[in-house]
Amino acid sequence: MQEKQPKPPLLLLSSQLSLQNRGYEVTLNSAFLSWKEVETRQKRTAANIYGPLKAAGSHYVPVCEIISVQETEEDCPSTGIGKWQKVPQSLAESNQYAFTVSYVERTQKHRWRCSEVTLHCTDRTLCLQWVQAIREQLSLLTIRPKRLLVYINPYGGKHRGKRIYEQKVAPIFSRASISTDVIITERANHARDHLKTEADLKKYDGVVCVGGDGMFSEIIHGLISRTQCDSGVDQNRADETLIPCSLRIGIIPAGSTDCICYATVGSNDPVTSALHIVVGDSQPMDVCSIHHNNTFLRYSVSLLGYGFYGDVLTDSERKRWMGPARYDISGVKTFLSHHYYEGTISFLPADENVGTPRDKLQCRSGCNICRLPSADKQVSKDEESISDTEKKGVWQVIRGKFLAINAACMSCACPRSPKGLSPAAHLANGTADLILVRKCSRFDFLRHLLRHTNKDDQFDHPFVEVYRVRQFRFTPRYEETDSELELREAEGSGRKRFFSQICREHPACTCSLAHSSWNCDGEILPHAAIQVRVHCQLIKLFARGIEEQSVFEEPYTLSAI
Ligand SMILES: CCCCCCCCCCCCC/C=C/[C@@H](O)[C@H](COP(=O)(O)O)NC(=O)CCCCC
Ligand SMILES: Nc1ncnc2c1ncn2[C@@H]1O[C@H](COP(=O)(O)OP(=O)(O)O)[C@@H](O)[C@H]1O
Ligand SMILES: [Ca+2]
Repeated sequence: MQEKQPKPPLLLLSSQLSLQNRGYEVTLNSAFLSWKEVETRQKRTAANIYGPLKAAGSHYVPVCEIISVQETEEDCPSTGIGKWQKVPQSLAESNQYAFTVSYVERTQKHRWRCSEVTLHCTDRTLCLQWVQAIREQLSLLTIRPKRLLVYINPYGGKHRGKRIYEQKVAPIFSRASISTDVIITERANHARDHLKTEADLKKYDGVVCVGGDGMFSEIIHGLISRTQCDSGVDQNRADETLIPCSLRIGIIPAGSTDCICYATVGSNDPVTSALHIVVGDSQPMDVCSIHHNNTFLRYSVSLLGYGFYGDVLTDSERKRWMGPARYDISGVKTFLSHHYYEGTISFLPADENVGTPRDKLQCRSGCNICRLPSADKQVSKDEESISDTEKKGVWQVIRGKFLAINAACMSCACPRSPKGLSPAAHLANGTADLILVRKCSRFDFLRHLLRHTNKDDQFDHPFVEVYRVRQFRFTPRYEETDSELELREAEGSGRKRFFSQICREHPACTCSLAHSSWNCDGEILPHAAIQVRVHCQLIKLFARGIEEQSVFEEPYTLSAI
């Protein structure tokens, strides 16, 4: 059978225009805007005199990465007085009509910038023809948002949310003709409550939050609860199939960790995030629901951590005045206290077709694993495609003493840990990575923590286990029922003996047993015993996942087009 060839892009307009007093062949087709310098015969050097006329300095901008186009009012310096003034009408004949195209340019480290090119024409009709043709192409991009509801947390991170929005983001939205309603929050949970009960969501194409992971968490709680409420779904039932939210969420990073932004875009740069919103990117994301005895507690998308990360958070909340540095101080303090926690974890492992936590391949833009039918949309659908083993519900149970129990629904990459807590975790495969750090010496735990900051494998330690799961439960030992405790005493498994032996025999291990709480995306959970379930692709972000490095390192070439 013959393979279908993709249709070549449709040529829409082509003219010779000028850019910085040089002639350029400018072309617009349905996929790209391009401009190539036209080399004149006079410019030919002895080296290429017998060769074909070559176009030097070619530039290609995908139409989907054009931000806006505007007719440009040309100014030029007036002679003598050193001031700038409007070009007189008499000069209009000589290339003084111009239009400016703003577009996305990729720079280092996954950052995007807004770049501009101003092209000059000899007559106004041609200039307007160009502006209209480009605008028409932009109007076909219906995935782009036109109206956004923006919430700013003025106290997140270094208290710079309002300034970041006004100086870096609002001008980009206005250039892209996006209208906004902006709410500066006045208290914690203001945004959540407004979204849940008051906001007229039909008016908007998306919601934007300016702040950190805590602020994002408010937004998803508001949106998910509203969606379930509107559809009559009871969030308190842990086995409910949740309804996905239709509005996309944009994150302008202005918090302390900003891991959700970093792990979905590749940087914590407000301009980059604003541009991903403008071009209308869409990235589905898994969400964990957390219940206690059939009572809904919270949702989580990044880190759900008991023990070490729970204690870091509890301590850091008392140091909020320090800003993002609070996590470093509390991190060191918690590390030195070296507490361990006893309990039982049971989990439902995921099939290997959704990858494993030890994979070398990471979740990137257009990830094949997240596109698999098994990771498809909502829980109802993924139940259809979950394998027999998973359907049969072969739960595994692990009892023990742990320094940390972490569940990562995504990599949790952030500036502190550029590859994240679980580097191979996926944004939208319907699973979370459950990381168990058993009781070990301070020195070993430090080695494990430091590996989050370099290229070494943080799971390659005998006291660390990692599982890809769809659901899990945790019960701290002090909440276990008598029958559970009896079972535990009776067991005395080889593994258990092995690990308690490590601690008895390790002179450096001076752990002390303690109670902890869960760190849920930076918020403290009041319960230690919890049930967690991953809901595949419950929300969507204005993001595209982290782009492969080559996409922004290699410029577009003619053959690629
Ligand atoms: C002694 C060397 C220690 C090196 C440890 C490095 C490990 C860093 C892993 C970071 C994982 C971060 C997961 C993200 C969690 C956020 O959701 C949460 C809230 O963020 P925000 O609202 O923006 O403040 N942040 C944290 O819980 C901070 C954890 C920091 C631990 C040091
Ligand atoms: N106006 C406000 N006053 C006080 N707290 C707020 C306000 N708006 C939001 N919050 C809360 O601030 C906390 C931290 O917000 P976040 O933006 O994540 O900053 P950070 O990353 O520094 O923790 C969240 O729990 C959020 O609910
Ligand atoms: Ca996931």
